[in-house]
Amino acid sequence: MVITNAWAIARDPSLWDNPAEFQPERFLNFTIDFKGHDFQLIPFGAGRRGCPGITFAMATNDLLFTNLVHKFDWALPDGAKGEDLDMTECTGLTIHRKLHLLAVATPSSC
Ligand code: HEM
Repeated sequence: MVITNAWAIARDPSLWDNPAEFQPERFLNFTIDFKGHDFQLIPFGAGRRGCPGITFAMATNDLLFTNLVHKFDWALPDGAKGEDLDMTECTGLTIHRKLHLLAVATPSSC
């Protein structure tokens, strides 16, 4: 079995500026194809065994996340700041946070 190390690709400084920094704006006016044609960003894999659910996933992701951001104000519990988050990772088939992310959603007034 061959497993592509997408984690390492996503943190490769020869491909990304400041790869460890959360900069969602880096994806504005973005020309890289994330559907498996440009190997520097492959959230859905690539090639023959790439994710067949990509179209469905992108449509539902847009609906879900735009609604969550539009309808709620988000904060960390007890006034914590982003820099207080423990971002320790756990290994496994995929890499995920060791500690669950707790977020407080307050319905927004608009
Ligand atoms: C944000 C949502 C999703 C992400 C990030 C995602 C990501 C992936 C990735 C990385 C793979 C492995 C590709 C590879 O080995 O090259 C995969 C495979 C697969 N995905 Fe998704 N996926 C998502 C949603 C979905 C949805 C909504 C469906 C079905 C409705 C789906 C069905 C599948 C199936 C059946 C495979 C196995 C394909 C195969 O082995 O031939 N995925 N997905």
